[in-house]
Amino acid sequence: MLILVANLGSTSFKYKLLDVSGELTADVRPDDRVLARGAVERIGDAQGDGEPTSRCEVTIGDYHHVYEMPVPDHGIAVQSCLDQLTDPQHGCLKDASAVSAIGFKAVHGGRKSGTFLVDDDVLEAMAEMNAAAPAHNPPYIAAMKLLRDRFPNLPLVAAFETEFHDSIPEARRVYAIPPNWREDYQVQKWGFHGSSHRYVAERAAELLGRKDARIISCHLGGSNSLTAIQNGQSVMTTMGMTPQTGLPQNNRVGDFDPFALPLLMQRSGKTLEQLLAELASEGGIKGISERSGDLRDVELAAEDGDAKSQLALNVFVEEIRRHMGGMIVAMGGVDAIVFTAGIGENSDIVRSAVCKNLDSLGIQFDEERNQNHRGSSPPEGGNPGEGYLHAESSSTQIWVIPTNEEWIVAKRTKLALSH
Ligand SMILES: Nc1ncnc2c1ncn2[C@@H]1O[C@H](COP(=O)(O)OP(=O)(O)O)[C@@H](O)[C@H]1O
Ligand SMILES: CC(=O)OP(=O)(O)O
Ligand SMILES: [Mg+2]
Repeated sequence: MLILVANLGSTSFKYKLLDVSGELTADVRPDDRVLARGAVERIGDAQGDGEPTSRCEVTIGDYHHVYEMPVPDHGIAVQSCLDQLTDPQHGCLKDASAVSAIGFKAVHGGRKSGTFLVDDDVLEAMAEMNAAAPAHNPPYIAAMKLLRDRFPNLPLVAAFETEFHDSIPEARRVYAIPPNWREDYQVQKWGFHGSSHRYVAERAAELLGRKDARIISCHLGGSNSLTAIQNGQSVMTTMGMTPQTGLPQNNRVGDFDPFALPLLMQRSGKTLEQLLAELASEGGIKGISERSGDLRDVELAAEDGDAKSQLALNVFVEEIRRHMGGMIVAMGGVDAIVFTAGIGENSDIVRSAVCKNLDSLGIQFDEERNQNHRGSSPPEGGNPGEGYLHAESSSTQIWVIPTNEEWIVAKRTKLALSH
């Protein structure tokens, strides 16, 4: 059984074609089930001099190709993925009917939190949340409609990011808002990045050799969120009603006081819609650095002495540490801190700053391991890119675990098809 997983991130498009045949027991290695994979980076990113381009990568069996293209939108990226998979020379599919379903790492379904076959009601539920997830829902809806038109007989499945957080206790998901807002308008902390945090929960349990560990999963990428995990379940997360909240995001604001808005309207003469659009595209790391939402650009500029870029990095790290502290108290301790996604897997600068001076909490970071992590081989039985960064004497383990959202979405898609 083949499932194509489409992962439309705020800054990227990634896909994997996965074979999910048979029973997916714990000894199945997800990497052994990948038939093809591809990624397009820096979607919607118009930084730098000259014509902006995206770096693209595709691997189909032994065929590996890296190339550049003018920055596409998500629709063009999805089309090019299908063209690659069905290419007569390098492709691995005769046509799309060889695939049992396309699974989407869909973001905000509001009243639909779970995994569903995409029908008009699911598309409507997503559209209802467009204002809450402006960087995520519209491209997913467009891609789903495009694929539904092109392959009317192919099941499309939406695995919503909120589902993993359904286990968060009420006292950590209720806002202190006026009566009825929650019941009548579904205003509550939903939480996102569920596939990534669920993958981290599963993989960390394997690497730690125990299922009851208290874990803080740090998903730091285009969008950023931390999740506290206990007994494999989400018990607290930083994103709230929308994926704009919690930590500063690439170009979206993070936590912010809503009462600044009426003042901003009076002082700037802008409408609420204009201000919200700015908060969701000109804020976050991009807003503070006044340079870019891509941390690679910000780290380079900070290294060259750019004060605003250094401030963006400092705010980002302070916010991560503030939330981490809350999670450690909420769980009564932490057995493992895990870094994942584009920043978590690649930025030794952020990992080091986040873990600084925590020895008194039993969190001892090994800076040398951190510096040497890239290019080092994983511990025995580990996947590429995995490794630990804690000192041998640390009571809390610190890991880098490359996320595998596509594996979680593929498993959930298979389950949804069987119902
Ligand atoms: N080598 C690197 N060093 C620092 N940050 C990186 C590096 N590579 C990628 N990133 C960051 O990761 C982000 C992409 O993360 P990713 O999780 O792939 O994104 P998405 O949110 O689009 O799914 C980039 O925007 C950039 O900020
Ligand atoms: C919320 C979400 O899914 O974010 P991203 O893919 O941009 O990291
Ligand atoms: Mg992502």
